[in-house]
Amino acid sequence: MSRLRTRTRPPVTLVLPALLAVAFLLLPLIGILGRTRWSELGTHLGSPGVVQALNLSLVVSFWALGLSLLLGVPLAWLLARVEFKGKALVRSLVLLPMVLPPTVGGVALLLGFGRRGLLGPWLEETFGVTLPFHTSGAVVAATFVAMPFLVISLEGALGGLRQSYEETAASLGASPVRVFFTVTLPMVAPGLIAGAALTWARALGEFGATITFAGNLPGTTQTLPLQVYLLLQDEPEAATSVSLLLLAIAMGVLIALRGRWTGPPVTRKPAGARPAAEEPSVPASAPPGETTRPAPAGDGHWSLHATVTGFNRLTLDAEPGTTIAVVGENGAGKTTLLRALLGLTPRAHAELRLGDTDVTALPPHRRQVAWVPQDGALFPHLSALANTAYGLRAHGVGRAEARLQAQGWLDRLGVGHLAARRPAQLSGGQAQRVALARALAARPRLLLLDEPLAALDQTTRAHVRHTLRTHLSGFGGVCLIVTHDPVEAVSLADRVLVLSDGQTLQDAPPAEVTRHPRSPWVARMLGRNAWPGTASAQGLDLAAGGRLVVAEALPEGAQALAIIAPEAVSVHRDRPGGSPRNVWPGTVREITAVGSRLRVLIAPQDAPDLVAEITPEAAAELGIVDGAAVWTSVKATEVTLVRL
Ligand SMILES: Nc1ncnc2c1ncn2[C@@H]1O[C@H](COP(=O)(O)OP(=O)(O)OP(=O)(O)O)[C@@H](O)[C@H]1O
Repeated sequence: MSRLRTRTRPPVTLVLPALLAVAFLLLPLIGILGRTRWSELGTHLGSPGVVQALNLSLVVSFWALGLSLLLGVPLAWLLARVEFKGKALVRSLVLLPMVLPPTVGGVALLLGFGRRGLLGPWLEETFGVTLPFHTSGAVVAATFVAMPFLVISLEGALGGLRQSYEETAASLGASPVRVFFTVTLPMVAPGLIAGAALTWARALGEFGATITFAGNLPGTTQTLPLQVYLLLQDEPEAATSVSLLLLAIAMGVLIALRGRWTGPPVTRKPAGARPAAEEPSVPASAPPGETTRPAPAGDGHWSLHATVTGFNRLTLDAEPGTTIAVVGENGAGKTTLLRALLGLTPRAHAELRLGDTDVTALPPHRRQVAWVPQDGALFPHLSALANTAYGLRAHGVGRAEARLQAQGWLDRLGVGHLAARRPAQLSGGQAQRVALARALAARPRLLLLDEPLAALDQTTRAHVRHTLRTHLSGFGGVCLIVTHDPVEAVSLADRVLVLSDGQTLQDAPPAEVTRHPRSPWVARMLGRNAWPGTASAQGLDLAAGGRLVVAEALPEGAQALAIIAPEAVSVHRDRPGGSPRNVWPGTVREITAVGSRLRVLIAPQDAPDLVAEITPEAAAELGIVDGAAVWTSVKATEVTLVRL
């Protein structure tokens, strides 16, 4: 990409000043290199004064780094993760030492922590500490100017980290502190390391605030930069040598970071989004029973009772072992419902009872509600085994035992041979299985799967669907699966919950929803033609225009949905004679293959668009191509009416 970008010739008006800028930055460095007396370098750097200052600089800079980590890491987390009033002000405060002249910083420190400053007398009385003219003062000055680098770098990294990792960890039972140390920190490690290196380098080079606040006492506060300043007056060559040392350290830090400071946060590709077809989802070597070995019965059975208010307004009851497919148009509130059950959103509130336990008041990590988000959110820094053991460890299971159980779950889901792999080395289907193993291993009482198969290709999807079905049948709690796939809804679920605008539109077994969908959207999702209309003496006056002759009689004026299966739509080259009463001429708009049959979208002249399903042979015979003129007919007896 970047090579391509540089191929076009950049304009001279931009290149020239840019080159000048580089020269401007480079020249002083060349000056140091050119003026260094290389033969005397060893003597200069080995002189007792310099060694003492170097030691002091190291002590001060590492203390400053430690303090910055201790205080700056929580501050960065707070700024990145918590909404609070005055956040912009706090952020400006963090940035201030970066733009403030260091001497002004020193004056401010004096007024804050100096002997006559706000806190100075108290520090002196309580701890007997006087910061100015003491090494601790140099540490405070260095921390003041250096900590912002850590906070900003880490806050940026935290901002780039998708929250689904942390939320999934909580759903597996990890407390916020555990999540921070086992998921958040390792995942932002590059940002943290970059920030720490810059912080250290800045502390090492600190001059202005230190000399103003802590003074210039050899061995106590006289760090290397202060020494350079002194040497410049008496021994300019020695000053050049020490400058070279500081320059080399600074360059070393920057080279080690190589753009991590300025580059975007390191985000790894979500495992679930990987193309799924790259590896067979069922390992050829796996024993035949491996993927179908059912899950153990678990430690119990938990029914679900939920009353949700807020964006979602519904009540949900389910017996242990029920799988419910949650469907609905985009924005219907499917994800919000799951997040409400997890206790993760203020947009909806769930009164939730699992078995006999009311978990409403519990935080997400204590609800025993496991969540598998759409991309699986496998922790990229942990192996498949460690990912699967995560929930068990969070629940206090010992390391060896957790790994043993985790391996058992991976085996059961047919991915045991991948235990040592990192998520980035798994295909989409494998990652989904590991994510499922991880959720089930945490022994949840409610399992929430958000489009678990969306990222997979058709073949892998069939395999994983099969695995899912097998393992859900052994699960003792209720499972909610958000899906946009009708096959998934019908084949996996005992019930289909249709949401519309946050409310239940229909909650019924799949067969019932297929036969009597209560909205055009559900019908279309299930592959049916669905036309809303008003009953009249002649049939159904369609909302989109036109009339449909039907066999069923409805009271005049009743609102109903006419459902027509695509197989019930006949396609002809010429106007058909005989019994069908619903006959329309139309144009073929689109042809798609569905398994061994073809779905043909036809736009009739005086009826809404219609989908017909025919065999490829029939299509060839009828000469059906895009744009072809055809006749369509539907028998009145093939129309099912659903009262709205
Ligand atoms: N954090 C938020 N703040 C404000 N509105 C939100 C937020 N998250 C979602 N919404 C809105 O709430 C409604 C429900 O969103 P939700 O994500 O639950 O829908 P969904 O059914 O899961 O949709 P999709 O199928 O697109 O994933 C939408 O109108 C959405 O715009």
